[in-house]
Order: sequence, then structure tokens, then C-alpha cells
Amino acid sequence: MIQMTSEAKRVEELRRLLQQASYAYYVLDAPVMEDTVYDRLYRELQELETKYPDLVTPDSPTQRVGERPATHFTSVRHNIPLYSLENAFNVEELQGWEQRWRRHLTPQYSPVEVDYVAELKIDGAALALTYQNGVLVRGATRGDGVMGEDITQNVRTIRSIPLRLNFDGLENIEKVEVRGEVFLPLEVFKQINEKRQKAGEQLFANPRNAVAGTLRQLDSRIVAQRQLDFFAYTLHIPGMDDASIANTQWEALELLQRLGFRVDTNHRLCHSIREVAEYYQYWDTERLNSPYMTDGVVVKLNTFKLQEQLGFTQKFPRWAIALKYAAEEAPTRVENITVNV
Ligand SMILES: CC(C)(CNC(=O)c1ccc(Oc2ccccc2)cc1)c1ccc2c(N)nc(N)nc2n1
Repeated sequence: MIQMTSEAKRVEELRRLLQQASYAYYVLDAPVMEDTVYDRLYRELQELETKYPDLVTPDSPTQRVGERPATHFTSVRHNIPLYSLENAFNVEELQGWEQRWRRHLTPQYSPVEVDYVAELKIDGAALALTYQNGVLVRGATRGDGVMGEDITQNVRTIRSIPLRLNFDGLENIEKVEVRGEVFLPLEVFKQINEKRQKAGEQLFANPRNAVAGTLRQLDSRIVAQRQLDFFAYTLHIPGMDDASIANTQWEALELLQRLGFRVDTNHRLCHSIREVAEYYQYWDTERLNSPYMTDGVVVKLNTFKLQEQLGFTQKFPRWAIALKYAAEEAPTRVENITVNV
């Protein structure tokens, strides 16, 4: 064991303190440290890392913002495909989906009572994260579900995405794949458009376009200023079948929180399609007060056993459906869009 110099000990202590403060602030929405204290400790860490560059590690808070713009993004293959969801536009179509998955199961196995997880469908962009020995090694766009773009440098600037997983109390898992949605809170979206209006730049039509436009930025310093946020919703441990770490989607969401991810707390465990329909109707009005845009509810059969029995069609999982709301996006008024001529 190499003797840790006092600087190395201090760097490690600063990293731990700053990561805990950042996790509390961005993931738990419960700050534990004054901004001025955070900034002072951050500057001390930067000075020590500049003085002793070999003490820098990829999960250091100072490594969230890249120093120079990328020239392009490389295309990468997802280890596990990202499937898209079949749509339903009302409760009748939701009931149709329930009939279909029940029919698909061999007749002798058609469970009467099943649990569903109802998750808000956030109006952002899907993101696939890969962690190696607990450290974030890749962030990629969905692309066509099989191939996406490597945007790791931009992903590292999203404060609610952990650079290192929190394994405490969990077995150290070599490879972890996490999927979720990058989104922009409405308030931040409005601020970005106000800045663009002042700068005479074209406005983003809606938060989803603003997210897509930001993730395509080659300069991660611009991404860092856009305050993107992230909700995780899928966890895969390649090699171990998902059931060994969690048996249900609900347990997977809890495990994602323990690992250090933000998970939307509006998710609901429903014991019947009727409860799903109630939640869908409740959220249709509730979402108007929400700080971020949602365009539907994603309904999933809760147990992985049932998910595995149902599997996938060519494009969709049979065990999930996106229950959409009527598109309420008021078209952006023309006079608001300045086109750079
Ligand atoms: C259900 C799933 C499609 C994710 N799941 C997967 O992508 C997925 C992929 C391979 C799986 O199993 C395999 C594992 C290894 C090999 C092949 C399949 C299981 C799930 C999905 C898609 C979009 C979502 C969204 N916008 N919001 C929320 N809240 N949830 C969402 N969930």
C-alpha cells in the first residue's frame, strides 16, 4: 500500500465532501452545504489537482466540465438495445393493451392480479449510461435504439448524473447500464430562451428540442451552463439477469436511488388497470403545475418474471405501453421566433 501523502489524503477528503454535497443538492434537492463553502472547497481541490496532476481521477467534481470542444461525436453500439414504446391515447386503448398481453401469455398462465408501475413520461431525450467498476465511462444518445452517439463529455456536466455510483451496502458490480431521460425544467427552459432572444438567436420551440439541441453541442462548457437534469428509470446489470439484483421494476427504481440517481418520485405502484387509469386522469390536470413537461404515463408490468415471459415484438416490449395525453403544446407564436436571416 503506497503511503498516501498528506496532499493525496486531502484531495480524497475534498472529493468525498464535494460529491456528498453535490448529491444532496442535485439528487435529493436537500442541500447540506452553503454555496460559499462548496466553492471554497472546490477551489482548494482545483489548486491541489493543478499542483499534483497525477492526483486527478475521472470521478473528481472538477472533471465535470470538458476543457475544449469536441470536433464530432463517435457512433457507438448500445450493449443492450433501447426499445421504444407502443402508444395508447386513452383508457380504452390501455384496456386493449391489457387484453393483448393477457392473451399473449399461454392460456394456462394468465394471472388475475398483477401490479403495474405507472411512471411519468418526461418530455426530454433518452440517455444510456454505462458504469465500469462504479465509474461513469460512457453516456450515449438513444439513436436508433441499437447505435447512438457518444456524448460522454456533455453527460458529465449534468450534475444529477453521478460520476461514481454509491455502492455502500451493495455488492460491487463490475458493469452497470442505466437508462433514463434528460430533461429541462420549464423555468430553466424559459431562462435559456430569454437569453437567446436577447442574443438574437433562434428560440427553442419546447424543452424537448432544447434538450436535444444542447446534447448535440460540441462544447461541453455550453452544456454545463444549460442546467440539464436527469431521471433514471431502467437498470441493467449485464451478465447477471436483472432479476438477481431486483425482482420488479419498483425494486429497480429504489435500487437506482440507492446507487445515487434521481428517480421521479411521482411514480406509482398500481394494483389494477383501474388504478392506472385513475393515476392517468389525476396527472392530466396535476401536470399543469409540474416544474417539468410530461407527455404521458409509461405503464409497465411490475415483475421481471412477467416481463421475461412476454418479451418483445420487433420494436416494443409487450409488457409496457406509453399512455399519452393529447398534445397540448400551444404552437409557439410566430412573432416570438426570431429567424437569423
Ligand atoms: C420500458 C422502456 C423501453 C425501457 N426498457 C428498456 O429499454 C429495456 C431494454 C432491454 C430489456 O431487456 C433486455 C435485456 C438484455 C437484452 C435484451 C433485452 C428490458 C428493458 C422505456 C422506454 C421509455 C421510457 C420513458 N420515456 N419513460 C419511462 N419512465 N420509462 C421508459 N421505459
